[in-house]
Amino acid sequence: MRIAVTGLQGQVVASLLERGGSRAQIIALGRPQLDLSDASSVSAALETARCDVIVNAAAYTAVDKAESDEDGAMRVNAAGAGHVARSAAALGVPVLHISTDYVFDGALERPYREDDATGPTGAYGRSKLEGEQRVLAAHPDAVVLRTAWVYSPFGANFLKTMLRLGETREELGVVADQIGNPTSALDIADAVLEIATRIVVDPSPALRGVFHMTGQGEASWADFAEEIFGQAQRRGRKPVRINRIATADYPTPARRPANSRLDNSKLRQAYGVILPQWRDSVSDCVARLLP
Ligand SMILES: NC(=O)C1=CN([C@@H]2O[C@H](COP(=O)(O)OP(=O)(O)OC[C@H]3O[C@@H](n4cnc5c(N)ncnc54)[C@H](OP(=O)(O)O)[C@@H]3O)[C@@H](O)[C@H]2O)C=CC1
Ligand SMILES: Cc1cn([C@H]2C[C@H](O)[C@@H](COP(=O)(O)OP(=O)(O)O[C@H]3O[C@@H](C)C(=O)[C@@H](O)[C@H]3O)O2)c(=O)[nH]c1=O
Ligand SMILES: [Mg+2]
Repeated sequence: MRIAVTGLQGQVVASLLERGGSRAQIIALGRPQLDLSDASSVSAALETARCDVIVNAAAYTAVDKAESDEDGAMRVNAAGAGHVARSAAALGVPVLHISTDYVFDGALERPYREDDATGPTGAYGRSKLEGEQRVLAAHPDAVVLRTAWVYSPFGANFLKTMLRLGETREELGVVADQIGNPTSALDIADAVLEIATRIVVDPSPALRGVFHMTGQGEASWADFAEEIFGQAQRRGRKPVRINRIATADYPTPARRPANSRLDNSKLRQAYGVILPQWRDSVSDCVARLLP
């Protein structure tokens, strides 16, 4: 199976390149050859790739920067996603599009299901929601996978930020009143390979549409940080104390959802896919970064 993926250095594309193995040949397509904000570059690159499935894993992911550059985020996350889906439809190839927990406002008291009302609190979330809608409108053979709090040995992410800050700090303030599901990009890659394998042979409508896909178990950002530093200490790093602070004490340009936990039942029922427990995958990632 040939899988074309948007982006070159992103966490999910790097993970797919690592995990493709013998199951799939991964063709990563990024700038300048494929620029999501340029429709003709998207269609030309995807046509040349001659693939069986397209994964849209590239995005404008700078959540705070998007607040002052909503047009930029929209060009990539909304218009760009639409270009990918239209090209996939024209080529007759299914598309797998990655989206986010930040499409929700976070006011619900339980994990979000796929049909719960969306209501993004920031520009990034608005652009990603618009992207989902454009993908689903452009192509009936589409799977939208909402994931969250992605980390990996690759690129920039919260886990790597914590390890970097921990090199020079004895304590850190981390918000304890935002809860969600830390998710390993390598686990996302394994699941994407499984889902891609299924959709190329099985046209059932039950396998299309929106699905929530995150690491199992929940955490606040402070819990996540404590787990990272606990694992790091077991690998010889000096301890770092986490001060559990409130969102109000960590001001940022973008407002983030207080609850962004995602209920993964639909994915489990349709595909039989379940991601590992988040603490187990954090351990794998820390072990790679601190061998
Ligand atoms: N990171 C997270 O915590 C979460 C991410 N997601 C979603 O998961 C997906 C993957 O995220 P992740 O791997 O973490 O992303 P990263 O931030 O690690 O990487 C983003 C990728 O997008 C590429 N990119 C950005 N703009 C363009 C453009 N105009 N044209 C082509 N490529 C572009 C980058 O290219 P280059 O390599 O050239 O820099 C890079 O490869 C995204 O859809 C994201 O919205 C969902 C929930 C959480
Ligand atoms: C670095 C740091 C962050 N924080 C807080 C800020 C924020 O509320 C939370 C996480 O910070 P980040 O900047 O990593 O989070 P953020 O960039 O908002 O992460 C999001 O990225 C996008 C792409 C998504 O799709 C989301 O699922 C989510 O992963 O931790 C602290 O409290 N202390 C700190 O020292
Ligand atoms: Mg960030």
